[in-house]
Amino acid sequence: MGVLRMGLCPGLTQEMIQLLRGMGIKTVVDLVSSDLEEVSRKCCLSYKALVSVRRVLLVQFSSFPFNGADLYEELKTSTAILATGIASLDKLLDSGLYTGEVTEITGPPASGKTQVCLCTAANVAYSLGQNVLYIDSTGGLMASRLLQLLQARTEDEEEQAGALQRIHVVRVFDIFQMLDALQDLRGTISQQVTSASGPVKIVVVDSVSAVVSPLLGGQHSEGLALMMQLARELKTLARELGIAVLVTNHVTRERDSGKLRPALGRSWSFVPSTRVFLEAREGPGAPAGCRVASLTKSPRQPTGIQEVIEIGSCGTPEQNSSLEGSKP
Ligand SMILES: Nc1ncnc2c1ncn2[C@@H]1O[C@H](COP(=O)(O)OP(=O)(O)OP(=O)(O)O)[C@@H](O)[C@H]1O
Repeated sequence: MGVLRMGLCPGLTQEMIQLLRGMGIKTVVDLVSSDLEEVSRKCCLSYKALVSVRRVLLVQFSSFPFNGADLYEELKTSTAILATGIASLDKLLDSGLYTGEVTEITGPPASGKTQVCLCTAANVAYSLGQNVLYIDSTGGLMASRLLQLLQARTEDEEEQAGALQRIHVVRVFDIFQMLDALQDLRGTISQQVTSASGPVKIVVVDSVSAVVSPLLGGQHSEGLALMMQLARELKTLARELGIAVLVTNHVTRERDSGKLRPALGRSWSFVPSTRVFLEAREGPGAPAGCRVASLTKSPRQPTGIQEVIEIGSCGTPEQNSSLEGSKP
């Protein structure tokens, strides 16, 4: 995004572009971060003209696009979709997890939330070669299971080790440690300090409810404030730093109807843009590892659609079946 070209902004002439290129300034980012006095001197360009071009570019490329076309262009160029590696779940999610968004997996105990997180981490680290930050607050992350998931993808031990190294695990025991881990990541990325293996592309948080729910009792207002701080942190990582965020949440039973609904209430419900509800497949003869995934919130797909996912199969695509087009 942002290669300097004619028509990009008033005052940016072809001659100016050529001279800037000669100095290695090829993109908007190069120009706005360069020393304009030096550029003006070396390229024999008017300092005033350079400053005015930079001012216009800063407005155009700020985080507040000024019209729908810019917004769409920005989305197209900055969004990446990270496949979870579970074919039927990816189908439900319209190809996978979107960077810039928070996706939530919810469901009762043993519904497979952790398995989905592990499978996603394995797939992003191995198949997509991207870095993963995995924040575990439940103790559910088992290194042996991760290895098993990687072994299902490659027999090469070096590739397995490489993928394992791309999964950075942080174990946390309360919301403060979780916030610390997220703020550390934000600090690292905004200072443009990246590890040798590249930036983190996905943050997995298993689970948010494990650290938030205990706070939503007596000291209600403090708990709520901390939950919203966590929400802000996750959304900032997603939107401003272009990361895909995957969180898990447990369920509570509605008092009147007895129906299961995601925990953490209405305030939290605005945080994830996509929500998937997992539950065991009912009925005689239903395989033990089969789960029904239902889309309960989505900015792209109709809610209510369902897919069957096989959580015991290591998420290898061919082992997942589908409930195409089915509705609850
Ligand atoms: N190594 C494994 N291989 C295959 N399936 C497994 C394995 N480990 C767990 N499972 C399956 O996953 C189920 C538990 O899933 P998981 O731990 O992901 O649930 P969860 O929704 O995260 O539960 P909780 O809310 O209690 O943390 C088990 O009942 C089992 O069917």
